[in-house]
Amino acid sequence: MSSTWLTKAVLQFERVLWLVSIGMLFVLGYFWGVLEFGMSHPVSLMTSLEALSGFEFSGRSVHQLPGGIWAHISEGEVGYIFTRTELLFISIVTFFCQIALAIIMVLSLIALRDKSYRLYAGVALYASGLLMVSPLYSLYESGVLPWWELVRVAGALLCVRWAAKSLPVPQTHSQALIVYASQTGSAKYLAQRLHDTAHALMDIACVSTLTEQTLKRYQRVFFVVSTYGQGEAPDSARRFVNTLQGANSAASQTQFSVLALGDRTYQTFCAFGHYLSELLEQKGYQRAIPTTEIDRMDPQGVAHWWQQVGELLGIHTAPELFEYDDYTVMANECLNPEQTHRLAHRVTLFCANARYEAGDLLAVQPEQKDEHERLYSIASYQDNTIELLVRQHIRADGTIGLASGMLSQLTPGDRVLASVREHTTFHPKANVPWIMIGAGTGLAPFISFLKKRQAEQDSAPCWLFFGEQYVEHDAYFAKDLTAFQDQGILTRLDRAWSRSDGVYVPDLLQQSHKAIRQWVAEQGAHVYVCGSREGFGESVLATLQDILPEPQWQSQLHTDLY
Ligand SMILES: Cc1cc2nc3c(=O)[nH]c(=O)nc-3n(C[C@H](O)[C@H](O)[C@H](O)COP(=O)(O)O)c2cc1C
Repeated sequence: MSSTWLTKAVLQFERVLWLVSIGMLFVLGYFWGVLEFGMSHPVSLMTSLEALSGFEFSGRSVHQLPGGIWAHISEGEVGYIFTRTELLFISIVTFFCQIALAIIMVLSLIALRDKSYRLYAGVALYASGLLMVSPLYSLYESGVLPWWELVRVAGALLCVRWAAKSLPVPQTHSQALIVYASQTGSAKYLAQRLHDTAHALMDIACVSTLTEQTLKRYQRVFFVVSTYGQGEAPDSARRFVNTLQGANSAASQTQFSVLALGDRTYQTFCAFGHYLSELLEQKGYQRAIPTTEIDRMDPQGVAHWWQQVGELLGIHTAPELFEYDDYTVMANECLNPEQTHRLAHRVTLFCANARYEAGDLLAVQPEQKDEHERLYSIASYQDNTIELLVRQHIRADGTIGLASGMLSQLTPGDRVLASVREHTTFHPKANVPWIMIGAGTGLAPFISFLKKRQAEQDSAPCWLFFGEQYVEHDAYFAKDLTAFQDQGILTRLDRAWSRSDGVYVPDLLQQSHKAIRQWVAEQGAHVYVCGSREGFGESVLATLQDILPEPQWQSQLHTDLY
C-alpha cells in the first residue's frame, strides 16, 4: 500500500470494531432493559398522555414525562424509560460509534484498491455495515431477539479476526534483531554492548516482548540467553517459550543463533540456551551459527561468536564488550576480624557515573584481565557510592579467590574496574510488606532495600531473617539494623546462629510459618531470598514451598541465589 497513513489506519480497524461493538452492545443493553443500574423512575399518573409533549420515533410515540423523564408509550403500555442524562449519554455513545463505523467504511472502500488488503478491507466493510444497522434495526423492528443480535456482532468480529491473518506483516528497516533473556542483567548488558556496535543494522528487544510474528519479520535473530534454577529459562523468557512450544512447525526464512550464557560449575551448563536452540529448529527456523556456550561471561567466547555474527551481517567491528568504569575505594572494613577464616569485608567504592536500584549487582573485573568478572550484590542505596559485603573466598587448596582476595585487600584511594548490572527481578516492590531472607553475604541487598524504604519514607512493614555462624563474630551491619529497628523501618528481625546456637534459617521460618503465611496471603508481602544456592538456598526454598500458598509462590517470591 502506497500511503503509510492508510496502512496504519487499516491496521487499527479490528481494534476500533471491537470498541464499537462494546459501545453498541452497551446501548442495546440499555434498551433491552438488561442494564438498569438500579434506577427507579417514579412517574405520577397522568390524566391525559396527549397533554405531554412528545415526538414520533420509528412509528412509536415518545413522551416527556415530568421530572425530565423520557418514555416510549405504545398502545397504552410503557416501554423503555430514561432520564434526560441517560438519553444524552446513550446518544453520545451511539453518535461516536456510528461516526467510527462510517470512517472505517470509507477507508475500507479506499483500501479495497490494494490487492494485499482486499480481503481484510472487504470483511471490515461488511462488519462495520452490520454493526451500523444492527442496533438501529433492533430498535425499529419490534420482536428482534437480543441473543440473535449478539450472534451477529460476534460473527462479524470473528470474520474480521480471520481476515486479519491475510494482512501482510509490516516490514521493518533492520534485517536483524538481537534478543536477550536475562535474570541478573548480564545477558541484557551483553546484548546492549553488541547492539551498540551494529545498531544501524539491527534492532534489540527483550524476550518478554517477543512474538512469533516479530521473529518471522526479521531475516536473522540472535539470542543472548542465560540459564537459571536447574537448567531453566530466565523468568522473562517463560511466556515466549510457552508460545513457541504451542506454535505449529513451518519452514521459515528466519535464521537464528543462540549465545548461551552459563556457569560450568552447574551440571545443567547452558541448558536453556541449548533447549531454545533446538526448539527454534524444531519449529522451522534455520540455525545460522552453532549454539555457543559462554562460561561466566568469558569475553573470548563472546568475541568469537560476535565475529561469526559480523561475517553474516558483513561487518568487521570488534566490540569493546566489557566497558568497566573506574571505581575509587573510599573505605574497606573487616567486619569479623576475630574470625580465622571466612573474613567478611564492607567495601565502599565511589564512581561519579554509578546509577543503580536496590537489588542491582556490581560486576567486578579481577586484576588479571583475561579472568571472568564476579558479581556482588550492592548494599547501598545512594548513587555514586557503592557498598559491597565481600567474603574472602578460600579455595580447596587454601589459596584466596581472585576477585574476593583483591577486593578485601584494597585500601582507600585504590582503583577497581567495575560496572553495574541491572537485576530487575530482584528490585523490591514498593508499598507492600517485605520478608527478606538472607545468609552470609546474602544480607547485602537487604541493607539496600531498607535504605530505600528509609529514603522513600515507605511505611510498609519489613521482616528480616538472617543466618550466619557465630553471634559474637558475624553480626554484620548490626548497628545499621538496630537503627532501622529504632526508626520503625525494620519491623521484625530474626537471626539464626548455626555454630553458636545450632539454629538455621529454615528452623526460624518453620517456627513463624503461620505469621509468614498471613503476611504473604493476607497482607500481600513479597518474599526475597538471597544467599548461596547450595545448602542455604535449597533448604529455604524447600521450607517456603510448604509455607507459601501456590499462587503467591509464583508471583510474590524472588530469589538471588549464587
Ligand atoms: C540461581 C542461579 C542458577 C543458575 N543456574 C544455572 C544453570 O543451571 N546452568 C548454567 O549454565 N548456569 C546457571 N547459572 C549461571 C547464569 O546462567 C550465569 O551467571 C549467567 O551469566 C547469568 O546471566 P544473566 O545475568 O543475564 O541472567 C545460574 C545462576 C544463578 C544465580
